[in-house]
Order: sequence, then C-alpha cells, then structure tokens
Amino acid sequence: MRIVVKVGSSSLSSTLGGLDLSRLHGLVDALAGARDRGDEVVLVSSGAIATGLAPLSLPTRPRDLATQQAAASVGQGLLVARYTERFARHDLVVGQVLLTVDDVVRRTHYRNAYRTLARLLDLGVVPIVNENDTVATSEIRFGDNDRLAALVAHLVHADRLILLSDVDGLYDGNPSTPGTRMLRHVHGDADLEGIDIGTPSASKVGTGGMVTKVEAARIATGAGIPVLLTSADQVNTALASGDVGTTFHPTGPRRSTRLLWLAHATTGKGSVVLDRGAVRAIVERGASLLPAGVVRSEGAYEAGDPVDLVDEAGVVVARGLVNYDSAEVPKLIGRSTHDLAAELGAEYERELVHRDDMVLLG
Ligand SMILES: Nc1ncnc2c1ncn2[C@@H]1O[C@H](COP(=O)(O)OP(=O)(O)O)[C@@H](O)[C@H]1O
Ligand SMILES: N[C@@H](CCC(=O)OP(=O)(O)O)C(=O)O
Repeated sequence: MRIVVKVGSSSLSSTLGGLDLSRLHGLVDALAGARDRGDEVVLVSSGAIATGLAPLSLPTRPRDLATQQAAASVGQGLLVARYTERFARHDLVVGQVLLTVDDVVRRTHYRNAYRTLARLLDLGVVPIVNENDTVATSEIRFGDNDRLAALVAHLVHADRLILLSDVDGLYDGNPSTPGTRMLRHVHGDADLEGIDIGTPSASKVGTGGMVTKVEAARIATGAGIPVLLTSADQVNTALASGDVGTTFHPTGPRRSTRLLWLAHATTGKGSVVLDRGAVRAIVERGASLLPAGVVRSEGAYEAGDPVDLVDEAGVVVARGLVNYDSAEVPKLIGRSTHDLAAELGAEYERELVHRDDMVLLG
C-alpha cells in the first residue's frame, strides 16, 4: 500500500505552543511501523509556522503573510531536523519536499514533482511534504495542507489518504457541543447534508478547520482514493486496520488528470464571459474555448493562470488555464483565430483555453 499521511499543526503543537516532541515521536514511530509492514509512506506535515513561533518570541500565529513566512522559514528547518532525528532511529532517511500550488498544476512542474516523489519512494526515503510557505504569496497559496495532501495523494497514485487532526473524526456539528455524534462512514455529498463543519479551528495554530478537510476528502475520493480522518493519537490503528475515525469512501473512478486541483482547490484569478454558443461547445462537445466565443474578460491574470469560464447569467461553467494575459484579451474578443493569425501573427492562432487545460464544473 502507498499511504499519504497528513498531520495538522494542531496535532504537532503543545498546549503551550511550540512543537510537541512526544506527538512527533509517536507519529514517526507509527509510520516506521507501517514501513516495517511493507507499506510506502509519504508524510505531509504542517507545523512550520507553529514551530517557528517560539524561536521568534511570537506568542500566537501572526496574521500578516510576511511574518507567517518568516516563522515558516525558521520553523521548517527545525521541524525537518526533528523528523530526521527520529526517523534515523528506525534507520529511515527522510527527504524534504516543499511544493507550491504551481507544482501541482502546471504541466511541467507537475511531472517534475511526480518524478521526484516517485524516485524518493524507489530509494526507500520517506518524503516529508509541506507547502513552500516562504515563497507562496496569498493568491497562490493553499494556506492549509489538507487540499495539498489530497493532491499529493493523487500525484503519487496513493492507495489511501489519512488526515490526522486534533479531533477524532467528522462530527455532525461542532464537536465541543454536547450531543454531537461522529460519522463513521461518508459515501458522498448526500451524507454531508445538514452537517455543520463551519466552526473555525479551535486550536490557535491550525487553519481551515473541517471545511478544508471535507474539501480534501472530496478531491481524493472523487479521484478514487479512500480517506480516513482521525486524531494523531489514533495513528497506529489508522495505519494498521483503518477501523477508527471517519472513512470517506471513493465516489469516483481513479483519475489521472492533473487538473483535479483546478476543479476543487481554487477560484480563478479572473474570468471570461462566454456567449451561448461557446458554453454549448465547451459543455456539450468538450471543445476548446476560442476568442470568438468570448463576450468580455474580467480581472487581471497572466498566461498560465486559472480563470473561471462564466456564462452570461454569471454561472461558472468551467475553469481552465488561460493562454493569454488579460491585457491582450480585449483585442481578441469575438474574433476568429484565422483573422487574428492573419493580422497579428501565427502565435495568435492558439485557443484562449485549450480543452486539455479545462475542467467542467457543475
Ligand atoms: N463537524 C466538525 N467535526 C469535527 N471537527 C470540527 C467540525 N467543525 C469544526 N471542527 C473543528 O475543526 C478542528 C480541526 O481543524 P484544524 O485545527 O484546522 O486542524 P489541523 O491543524 O489538524 O489541520 C477541530 O479541532 C474542530 O474544532
Ligand atoms: N504550511 C503551513 C501549514 C498551515 C496550517 O496550519 O495547516 P493545517 O494545520 O494543516 O491546517 C505550516 O507548515 O505551518
């Protein structure tokens, strides 16, 4: 089995703040146990920012991005040092992999990230993945590691994704409210109706709360990967039998699309509004979007960015990676690629969004 295990900041931090070494050791020992049983493991670990707080004398998680990035820069090294030491006791070598959103979206980066992770696993290394917080800016940031973990699980063709948090499963409401119950199995969105997942994280260091975990579960299960959500204290049972916490069962077939992220994990940088013919061509025929079918462009984006493709009523029908900068689009709107190529040159013959770089929504 190839298992991706994601551990949240709240599970790695002590109540006083700072890294909880006994938790980290427990996690590493459990992962080493899985390796002994013949499983391959990839660890997606949060905690860089939380670990960087104490050395910088910061009492709580900073709000501004630059200080968060500084804390992550200080904390990431310390965090990986602790993992390296503990895994070494089990004769296991770790490799740090820091990813940005681009790495799991852009075709060339995606292939590169896959190759590196696959090679690390071939070499028997335990990859430890985190977001590259120090360079990610607010627009191109996951912010939480739940969705990153789902995309990594997809990237490495994992058999299972385990999300470890400070709560032992998904509850039908805020777990600190008496009378709420844990769901043992989720088979799809219908099972989530009426479930309150909106309470923000109770911990001072975690981000995202349950919303990003449910979203991560949707991404992974939609790509055929089962997800187990439980607390870090239950990691041994989670790895050994899986009979604990909440299991999200696969809802879709295994998919190899690198565009999974586009559908689930971002909003477009800008949008282009499509006329009815273009909407039909995209939705019904799976066509590429040509400038001729565009009515207007909104927002500022660069070639390669994700944009929403919207119908004239404002409904987002698809999302795709655009081939032009927003500054160029007005002069292309409504015109045929043939005319554009004749007037502006052959490079203007390309689609606005190629169908291979597009996912339909809804
Ligand atoms: N329906 C729910 N079921 C379980 N936990 C919930 C729910 N709604 C909100 N939460 C909160 O989500 C928290 C976990 O999110 P977070 O602290 O971001 O975790 P992590 O740091 O592990 O990523 C829980 O401690 C809990 O307070
Ligand atoms: N990349 C950040 C993770 C942000 C975060 O708090 O994520 P999580 O605890 O998984 O909700 C870090 O290492 O601090």
